[in-house]
Amino acid sequence: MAANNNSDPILDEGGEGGVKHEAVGEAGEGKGGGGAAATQAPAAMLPRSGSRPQLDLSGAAIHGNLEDRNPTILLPNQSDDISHLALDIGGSLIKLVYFSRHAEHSSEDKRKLSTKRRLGMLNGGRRSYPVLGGRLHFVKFETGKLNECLDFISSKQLHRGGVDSPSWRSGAQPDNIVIKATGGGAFKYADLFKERLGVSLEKEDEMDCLVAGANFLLKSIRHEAFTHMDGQKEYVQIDQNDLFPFLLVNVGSGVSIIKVDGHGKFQRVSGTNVGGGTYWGLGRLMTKCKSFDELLELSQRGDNSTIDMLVGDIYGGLDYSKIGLSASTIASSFGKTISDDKELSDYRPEDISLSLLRMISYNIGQISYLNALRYGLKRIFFGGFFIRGHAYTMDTISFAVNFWSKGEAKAMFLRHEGFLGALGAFMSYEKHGLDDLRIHHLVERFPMGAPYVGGKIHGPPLGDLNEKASTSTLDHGNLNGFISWMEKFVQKGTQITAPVPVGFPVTTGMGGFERPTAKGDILRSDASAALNVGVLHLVPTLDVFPLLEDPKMYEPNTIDLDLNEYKYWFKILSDHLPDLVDKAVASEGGTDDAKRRGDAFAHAFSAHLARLMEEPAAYGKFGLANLLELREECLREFQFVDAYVSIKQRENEASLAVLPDLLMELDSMNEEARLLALIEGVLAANIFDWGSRACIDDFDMFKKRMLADKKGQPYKRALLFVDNSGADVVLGMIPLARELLRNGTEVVLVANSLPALNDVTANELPGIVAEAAKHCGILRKAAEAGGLIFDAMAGIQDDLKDEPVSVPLMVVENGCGSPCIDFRQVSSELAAAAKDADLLILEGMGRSLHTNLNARFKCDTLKLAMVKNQRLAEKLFNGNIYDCICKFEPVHLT
Ligand SMILES: Nc1ncnc2c1ncn2[C@@H]1O[C@H](COP(=O)(O)OP(=O)(O)OP(=O)(O)O)[C@@H](O)[C@H]1O
Ligand SMILES: CC(C)(CO)[C@@H](O)C(=O)NCCC(=O)O
Ligand SMILES: [Mn+2]
Repeated sequence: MAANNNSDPILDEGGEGGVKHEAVGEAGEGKGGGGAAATQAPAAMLPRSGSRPQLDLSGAAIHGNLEDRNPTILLPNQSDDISHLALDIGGSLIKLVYFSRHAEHSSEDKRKLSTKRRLGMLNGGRRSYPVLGGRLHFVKFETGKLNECLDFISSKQLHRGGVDSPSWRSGAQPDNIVIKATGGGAFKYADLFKERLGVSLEKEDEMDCLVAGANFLLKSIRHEAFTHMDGQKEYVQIDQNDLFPFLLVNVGSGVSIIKVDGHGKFQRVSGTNVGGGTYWGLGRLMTKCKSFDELLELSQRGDNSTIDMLVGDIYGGLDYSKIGLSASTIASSFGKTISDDKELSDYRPEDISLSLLRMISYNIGQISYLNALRYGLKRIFFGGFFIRGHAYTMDTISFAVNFWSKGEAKAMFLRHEGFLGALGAFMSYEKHGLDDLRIHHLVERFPMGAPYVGGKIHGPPLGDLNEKASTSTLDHGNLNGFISWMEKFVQKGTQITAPVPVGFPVTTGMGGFERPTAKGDILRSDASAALNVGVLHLVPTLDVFPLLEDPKMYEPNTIDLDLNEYKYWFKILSDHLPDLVDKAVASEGGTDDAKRRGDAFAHAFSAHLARLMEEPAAYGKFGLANLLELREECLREFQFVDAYVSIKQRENEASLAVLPDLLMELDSMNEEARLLALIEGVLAANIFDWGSRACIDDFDMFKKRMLADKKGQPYKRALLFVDNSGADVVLGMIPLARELLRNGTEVVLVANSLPALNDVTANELPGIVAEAAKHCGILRKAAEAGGLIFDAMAGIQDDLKDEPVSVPLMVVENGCGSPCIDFRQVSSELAAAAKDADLLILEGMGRSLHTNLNARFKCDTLKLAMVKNQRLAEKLFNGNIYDCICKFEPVHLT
């Protein structure tokens, strides 16, 4: 088991059995064994998600017994008065945006608190963050089924600030709860809300809200807007300084057309009553469809030429090229039905639906273009649920805008299309703080429906609501308890993996395009289409890594995940899934419940993979880093806290057992030989034959710089980004850290905030270092001076001042729960620790190859990895599996 412990279970798919760390392979029962496990933080202390809400720590004090290992920490400045729910009640649909946070935060993790203190991050009594971290959920209901919406709100207690709010806990009925609401229904249904939920709706202007919502999304979500032409979706990078003016077209039941000049600066310049309600209403009458989706699905199998009068019908099959109209251009929507001696029932519902859809989409595109022309605007953003992420609808609108503007104006769509108004209403709460959030504070995740409100749901059972309501996160399914939700989910798995229609039109080049090419596809169900909009995690503690040379140009992913790459990763991840499920289930004791959750996880993750295979851009611009993180998040969603926990422990123990021998060997070498041995050790140790296999070998350059250290200029502070547990960290990175410490460099070990495969976490690392320090004076001295050992063994250091203290050895978390790292979103403690750093060491494939191979930093950087993947080796360096990367990028040379 320990033999393979330098390998990463997924990033090195070619590495089975090949990568061996001899020393560990021979390790038996170890002298140091057991220590790491013993000092590890208990599972309950592990943060459950990267988006774990950040608490206001100012004035934090320990409550109760100081001897207690887990004392409660009082957070006097932590406010509870956060806004939780906002509504947009439109003519067709009710949109809810609600905020949730976890309930289990009475105490802040000790390592974090003491690290924050050391880094001077608990500045006095000042509030650290303007906004509380949490999650924004997006849900919708049909306005005609308002009761289901009211049930949903009351079951989740959203109107009382959620199940963790004080008013709920105490069972008290606060008499004047006010909820922000917009849309016509805020007026129409105010009494009903009062009656049913006892809340007052505070009305916010609909146009204000639409604009506020759109501006927020365009400002704060990286891949919110996209173009859609000829079936191709392309995300648009919006330049914040060049956003205004634009035209916002909200296609709801009716259509509002708004010229937006800035935040809160806009004018509704037009509208049209031919909108989503028209399509759905006329369509229902003419086709007897029972739902909007059914109608839309029909259109995908339609042929509108049986209904529409085309130019060719009028011109005897010819184009009217003089004015640029091809024979296939619609001359008159529904025009053919006048000449025919036919009844409605003689027409195919499919054809009717497509004719209607084309008529209305094209008309909206054209009117929008005319308004853009009126004000000289080049960009038109389309929102509203009529769009419904439907390829053909978007292509038709884009076609109209492009055709009439002769390519001058651009139609763009928004991923949160229908939620603009509800988001805007949410933003209108005074204390939401959303304005202060920046792109790097937001992480979008795509859950399949596990409970979000912090475990159990209180409140009455909801009967068959599950089948009826249409929510964007599916998460009402858990209302009857976790297990019933789970079973439903597993049943639903097949539905969710159903194919997405492509259905894009083919342009004829002259004012017309053909009907959808894809026939017979099923429209992605509303619930699964909802996978397009994730849950928005607000993480105010995230920061841009300050040592990034150019954050604007930074792209974490080394290789673009195009369809080919996807196919490759799809297979790797699918093949690995059974093994991962086994490990995950075992990590939770192999109980029936764990098995059920394992099943559900496999379903959910497969559904994600299938969805992305069909449409790689479904979740925004997605890279490998996102894909790997999605898997970890998915595990967490099904409450697998740490699938590799026991494997990691065993590997740590085995490695710690041989550490003393390794250190002794290292100490017997001269400095130059030792440095080489150390770097080799990091690069998966002894199987590695230096020289013959290195494809990037800057070792000599690094050595020169390091040995120059001796002559009076050692690195001041090095950040070591560690990767796997076991040999990798114990016999690779820790000895390297020790060498740096020996030279007088401060060392910051940077580890994952949350488990990801067998990666070591920031919670586990102090325990491991403490164990290692038992065998080494250098480590012991440094760790004791930094309080690391104290943290690991005893508990929080209470007498530390709030000023930053220079300490030789620290562990900080990176803010990630994935094998890769995106330096645009790291923990604030890493950002703080980076301030004085002049050396970065990135280790392992995830952090230095799959991501960041090409990243540039403001200080010297060493990237170390063994390429445990034949395909990647070929692709990146024309090399071979087990080639090694030792890439040194001194800052003065760049
Ligand atoms: N599941 C659905 N049920 C009904 N309509 C849907 C559904 N999904 C998409 N639609 C389309 O979305 C339209 C409603 O969009 P949206 O929710 O943005 O508008 P609204 O707020 O209800 O209307 P308005 O703003 O005009 O009052 C419907 O008229 C229909 O065309
Ligand atoms: C009336 C609203 C604003 C309600 O959302 C919307 O349905 C709409 O913009 N309708 C179009 C009305 C018009 O301008 O002709
Ligand atoms: Mn509306």
